[in-house]
Amino acid sequence: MAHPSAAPSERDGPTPVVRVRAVTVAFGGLLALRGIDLDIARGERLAIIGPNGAGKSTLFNVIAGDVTPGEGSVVIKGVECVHRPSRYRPRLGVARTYQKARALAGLTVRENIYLALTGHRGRHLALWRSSTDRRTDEEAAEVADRVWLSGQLDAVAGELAHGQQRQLELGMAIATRPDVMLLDEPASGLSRGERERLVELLESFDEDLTLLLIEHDMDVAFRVAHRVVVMADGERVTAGTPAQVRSDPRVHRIYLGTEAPS
Ligand SMILES: Nc1ncnc2c1ncn2[C@@H]1O[C@H](COP(=O)(O)OP(=O)(O)OP(=O)(O)O)[C@@H](O)[C@H]1O
Repeated sequence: MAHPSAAPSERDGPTPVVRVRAVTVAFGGLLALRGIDLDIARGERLAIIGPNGAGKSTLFNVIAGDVTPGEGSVVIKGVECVHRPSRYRPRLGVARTYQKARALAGLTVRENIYLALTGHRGRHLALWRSSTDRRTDEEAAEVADRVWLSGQLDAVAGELAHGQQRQLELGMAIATRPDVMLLDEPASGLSRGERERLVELLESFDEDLTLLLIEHDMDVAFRVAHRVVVMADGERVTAGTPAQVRSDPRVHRIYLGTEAPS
């Protein structure tokens, strides 16, 4: 049965790919999340926004398995994951990116994608290096193509422009063939042009791929998302389409004195 505090759109419709119910997280005496509910539908692009300290990262980390809540439930594809660590998530087709680049700076784009591919299959990079695996080589090229890095396959990751490093990060997540991608502030630190490219890249991903992002850049969040969830003080304040959220007076009040959605 649906949780009574679930939003109307979350009581009906098909089974969500991610279902969060009544999640509470306390850090010492501080309640970072106060009984949060959230459903994410297959193929949905969902952005979580809110002022500093709202609990966005904590909720994201609960879904990613990096924070275990004191109470509540996180069901991914029908599997209760609340006490399963983050390393279990890839088995369920969940990949995440980090704000700080995780690619190995001294390796090439091709090698980093290989690492993601081989790591996903439980193989070792050294094994690949000692053998010619044409299939994996082709796959790495396909992944690079998916994130618009075909021309940079032999470039050293640490020497890529910031935006390209973010593309590589996305590629390394895509390499695991996820159904759900959790994006932790994908636009942070990017120039205006790079943010534009990022939005276009995210929009180019397969329709079936579910995206959850937390993002400070309103423009990016509102353009990528089908639905926006607004949080404040560990609670969900409202949710709706970007247009609904943009015109919601509660959202303006929350951001008053900080950053008004533009
Ligand atoms: N590991 C931690 N230990 C103690 N307090 C924490 C920890 N992580 C988060 N908090 C606190 O929990 C609250 C929610 O933090 P969280 O990072 O989830 O918010 P946020 O909405 O992501 O904020 P920001 O936009 O600034 O990243 C904040 O008051 C924060 O200081």
